[in-house]
Amino acid sequence: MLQIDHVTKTFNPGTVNEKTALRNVSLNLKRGDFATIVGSNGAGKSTLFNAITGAFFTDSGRIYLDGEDITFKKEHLRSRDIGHLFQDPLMGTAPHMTIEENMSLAYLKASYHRKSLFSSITKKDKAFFRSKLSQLHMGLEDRMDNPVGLLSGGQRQALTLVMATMVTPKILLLDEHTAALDPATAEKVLDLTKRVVAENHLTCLMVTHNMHQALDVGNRTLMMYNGTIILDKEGEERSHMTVDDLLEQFSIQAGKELDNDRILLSGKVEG
Ligand SMILES: Nc1ncnc2c1ncn2[C@@H]1O[C@H](COP(=O)(O)OP(=O)(O)OP(=O)(O)O)[C@@H](O)[C@H]1O
Repeated sequence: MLQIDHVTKTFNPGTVNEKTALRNVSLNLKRGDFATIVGSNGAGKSTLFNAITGAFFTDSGRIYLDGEDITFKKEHLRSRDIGHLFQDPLMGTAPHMTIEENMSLAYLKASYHRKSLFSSITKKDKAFFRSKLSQLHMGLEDRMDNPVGLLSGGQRQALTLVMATMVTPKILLLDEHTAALDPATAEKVLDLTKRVVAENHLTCLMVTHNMHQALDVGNRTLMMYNGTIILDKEGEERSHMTVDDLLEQFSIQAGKELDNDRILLSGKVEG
């Protein structure tokens, strides 16, 4: 579903701030793969996502999504096929617009055949939004005329997840989307994520700082360091790995201990 071939990206080339954030990265995600990504600070995890979404064009290499070469496809055109959630619950929704208006915008953006006009949203569409919200069990289906700014962080991430997936994306990118939530809410949003991914057979990449999640969620674990993917495990091999194995693999491959503020702050092995 996603094929990344030898992609390299250097920021500020030829200056003192030159930084190669992706070095000859290759990755092949099969349809329905749900891969977690862990890595050190500045390893290139967010840059990899930005290369996929088209926030910039890469310096070399090719990117294919569902067989289409999107290497030089503009960001706004790619966004129809790509769901993207961030750590900050404030991103991805417009606070002064209502839940229904936010969902309408997301729906129109993702529906190729529709004109981008609010007036084209039908009663049937609104009933569809309501049914999607009711699946969250947060009571949001009864608050569709509330501004999104009134929602809690967890409700907002759940809404963003629904908006990103109500028209099935070709790939869902989750960039530490539960990291800013309190532990109980984070768990709820993660459970919801697993359910949405499974029910819609989504192909998904999820950055996490939680080493347990990196091994338990999805079917594949990737580890990044210094702009490269240094570990890629799935199947039997992955199912037998422990957090200690993962940390050991990092130090073997990277030649140093894993340094990630959020992993360290969370005590490395939070459950
Ligand atoms: N737009 C940019 N301009 C210049 N440098 C950038 C830009 N985006 C990222 N970088 C640099 O590229 C490197 C990789 O950054 P990236 O944000 O992808 O890392 P990350 O793995 O997501 O890290 P973290 O876990 O700390 O968020 C870093 O050194 C970062 O400072």
